[in-house]
Parts: sequence; C-alpha cells; structure tokens
Amino acid sequence: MSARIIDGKEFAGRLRARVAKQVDRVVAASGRKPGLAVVLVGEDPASSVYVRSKGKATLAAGMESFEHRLSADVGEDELIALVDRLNADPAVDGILVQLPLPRHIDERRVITRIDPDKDVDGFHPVNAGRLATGLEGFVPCTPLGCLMLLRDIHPHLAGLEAVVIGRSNIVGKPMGQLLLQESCTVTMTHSRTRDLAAHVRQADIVVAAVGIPGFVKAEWIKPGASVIDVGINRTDAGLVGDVDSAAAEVAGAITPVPGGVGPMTIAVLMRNTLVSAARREGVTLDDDL
Ligand SMILES: Nc1nc(=O)c2c([nH]1)NC[C@@H]1CN(c3ccc(C(=O)N[C@@H](CCC(=O)O)C(=O)O)cc3)C=[N+]21
Repeated sequence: MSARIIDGKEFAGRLRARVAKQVDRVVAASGRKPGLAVVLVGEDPASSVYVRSKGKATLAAGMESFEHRLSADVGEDELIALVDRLNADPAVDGILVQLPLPRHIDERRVITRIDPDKDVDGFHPVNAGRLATGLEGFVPCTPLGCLMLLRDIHPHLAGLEAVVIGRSNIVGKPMGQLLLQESCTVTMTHSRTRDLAAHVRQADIVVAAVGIPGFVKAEWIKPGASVIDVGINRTDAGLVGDVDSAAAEVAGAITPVPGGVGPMTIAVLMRNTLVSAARREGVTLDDDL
C-alpha cells in the first residue's frame, strides 16, 4: 500500500486565496491594508530566503510588508527599540522577528518584548499560556498548519492516538496543545523517551519535529497512520524530512518535504496577520480561516 501524499503546497495556496479574499474587508472598514513587519538580523542565507518568501506572500495577499534588515552585530537594545517602535506603529498588525538570532542577543527578551496582540508567530509566553488554557490568541504557524492538514484527513480527530516527537516551544509543545484541544490522546516524546518505536507504533497520528534527517523509521509506523513531517533538513541529497522516505509505503497519508508543512507555515502567517488586523479593527471574518 502506498500513502496518500498530502499536498501542503496546494492546501496552502487555497488558504492564501481565502485570506486574500477577506483582506478587502479590513481595507473597506479601516481604509488601510493589514501590515506585517518582518525583522531579520544578519544574513544567514536560509533565513534570507524565508524572509523573502514571507514578504512576497504578504504582498500577494494584498497586505503591506515592512522588512527590517539589521546587521549581525546590532546591539540588543537597538533591536528592542525597533520592536518598541513596531509595537506602537498603528500600520503594523503583525511582528515577526526571524529566529534564530545571533548568540549575543537574548532571544527571550526580544520575543517577550513583542506586543502579544501583534505576535503573529505565537511565540510570546502570553500566547503560549492562552493556547494552553483555551483563550483566544495567536497559535504558532507551523503547528496550526499541521492541524489544518490533519483536520482535512480526519474529520473526527477525537479519540485518536497522536504521538508528537520533539518538544520545542515553536512546534512540539503547541502541537501537543492543539491535538489535546481536538480530544486526541496525546503522547509527547523527545530525545530522552525510552522505546520511541513502541510509542510511534500505537499512533494514528505522528508529528515529527526533531530536525534529524530520516530519524523516524518506516518500521515504526502503524499501517494506515497519518504522518506529518515537520523536518526541513539540508543534506547533500537536498532537502529531507525527519521521516524515512520508506514510511510512504506504510502510512495512510504523509506530508512530503519539500511541499508539505513548509508552505503551510507561511500561509498560516498570512492568516494570523489578517486575523490580527481584523481584531484590531473590529472586523468580522468568515470561519474558514
Ligand atoms: N520567527 C520565526 N518564525 C518562523 O516561522 C520561522 C523562523 N522564525 N525561523 C525559521 C523557520 C523556518 N520557517 C520556514 C518557513 C517556510 C518554509 C518553506 O516554505 N519551505 C518550503 C521549501 C523552502 C526551501 O526550499 O527551503 C517547503 O518545505 O516546501 C520552511 C521553513 C519559518 N521559520
């Protein structure tokens, strides 16, 4: 049996189209476009590529893009001052500070400085707390994109066994919260988990976010399970995920790398920016976002 390949790129394209359609409502109500500010410190090539594609997607959705490129040796206080200006700027609905930051900058200080109601990345501890307690806030783009793909495959997620591999604040932890909110039975696994294979074998849903190429073996996957591969690893063989490619022979559905979760991350960023603008302007949006 061969798995259904989940076309994240196509799904993301449709989400972006729904976002673009509703941007007009904010424009009509407020006389301005939703605005996303992206801050890039330094010139890491991969980060530059991501920032460029975020800017392009923002403009394509009919929103305003503000790009701030700072040199790698910028002082922490200067970065904080920029965040303060963006917090105070009424044209800015969303603020994204591209991670990772150079080592001399305290990432937590920068993230916690962002106004939680402009934190379209959902990285601020206030938004993590809102997610954990079921309050309205911003959910990190990658796990929310994964959930959208999973909902498409499983109209009834309740009661399914979900195994999350990886416990980062950016993917693993919020992914676990989202699946729990959907009434899945969630197992959080990580580098210290004993007999990871035994956990994965029980799973109807596997979300892999460890950053190690081919870490999740095909033999671990329960036949027919849905596999979401969050890994984006650059190897000599090109971009590869965290899941062994042979898993596509066992799974019921699986996301490819590239073309799976990555494009969803950017589409959800557009969605979160629109939602932020709508909240700030008192505009109602359709619930197909
Ligand atoms: N504050 C912050 N927010 C982020 O959301 C954030 C970040 N920092 N730092 C870096 C990671 C990485 N990230 C990706 C976005 C899109 C693709 C994507 O579109 N990937 C394409 C391929 C792109 C390629 O060829 O490299 C795909 O998987 O098909 C990948 C990775 C967002 N990140």
